[in-house]
Amino acid sequence: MTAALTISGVRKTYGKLEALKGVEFQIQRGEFFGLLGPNGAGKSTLINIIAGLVQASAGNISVLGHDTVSDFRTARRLLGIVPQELVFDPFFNVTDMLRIQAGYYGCGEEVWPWIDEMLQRLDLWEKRKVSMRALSGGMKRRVLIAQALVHKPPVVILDEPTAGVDVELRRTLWTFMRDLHSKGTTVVLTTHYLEEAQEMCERIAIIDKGEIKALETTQQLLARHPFRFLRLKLAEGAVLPVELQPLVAANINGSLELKLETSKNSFSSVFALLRRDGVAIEDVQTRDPDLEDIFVELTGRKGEVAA
Ligand SMILES: Nc1ncnc2c1ncn2[C@@H]1O[C@H](COP(=O)(O)OP(=O)(O)OP(=O)(O)O)[C@@H](O)[C@H]1O
Repeated sequence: MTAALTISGVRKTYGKLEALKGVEFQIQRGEFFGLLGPNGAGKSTLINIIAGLVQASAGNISVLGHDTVSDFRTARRLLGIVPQELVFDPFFNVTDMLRIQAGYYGCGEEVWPWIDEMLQRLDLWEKRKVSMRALSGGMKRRVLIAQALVHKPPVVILDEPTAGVDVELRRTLWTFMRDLHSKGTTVVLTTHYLEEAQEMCERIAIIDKGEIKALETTQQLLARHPFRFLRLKLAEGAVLPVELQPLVAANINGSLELKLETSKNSFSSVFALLRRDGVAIEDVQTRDPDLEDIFVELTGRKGEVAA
């Protein structure tokens, strides 16, 4: 079966800077896929090339088998892209703007019920007759999401859709996206919020400095991390055994977080050392690695954790 997106040897140079260094992967139909990377990794450049807004220096991309350059119109019609920045025409009201947008894709009255459904699902119904310039930033963002989906595209790309948006919109958006995904839509998400990617995405690519550093299922990505974490709150005045001191990765509100290599440091060996030195402990917690740990390991940079 043709992949939803096929990215083959895509390079992009800006002068001497190689923003993308031969990126190559496929996203299968019906996947919920995450594209993660620190600032400047090349995510927006890749999305802009997919959208036909930026020309690749080499390589090609196809959407459900349609090349984004030689078959631009078909490829673009199959895509719904929710951009980062708010771009809209201030003179129309919400409904008119969505109907006009549908017209750009050659859709007419047959999609009006879908527009009404989106207005309701995205909590825009009360605002449907309000002009775009009178909407708050959060409301404009909701319209932008509806605008990208107005032609019912089978492949949806969300470029940092929840950066700076309130918790309520984030929830509304994810419920809506989960529902579209359950009906067969392919969803590609770029985000800085690693918790969000961990929760939503089935497969994740981590991109850094224009290269794909990892591409696996979310479960594989989490499982291959060779560490576990043990958080110890020592009693006042207690001192960690000298052998354990190099394992301290963080001090979180007075608790020491030890990073244990699964193959080397068992929990029982740690507790044997604590017993040996008679270290009094007030509290113990363990934690499996999350996407944040993997991300830091692969890129050496921190992402953000969703509120
Ligand atoms: N028009 C441009 N001219 C020159 N350099 C550019 C241009 N657009 C992007 N770059 C550079 O290309 C690299 C990749 O940028 P890009 O915006 O794709 O990263 P990103 O992963 O989307 O980052 P962010 O998460 O901050 O949006 C960066 O070093 C950036 O400075």
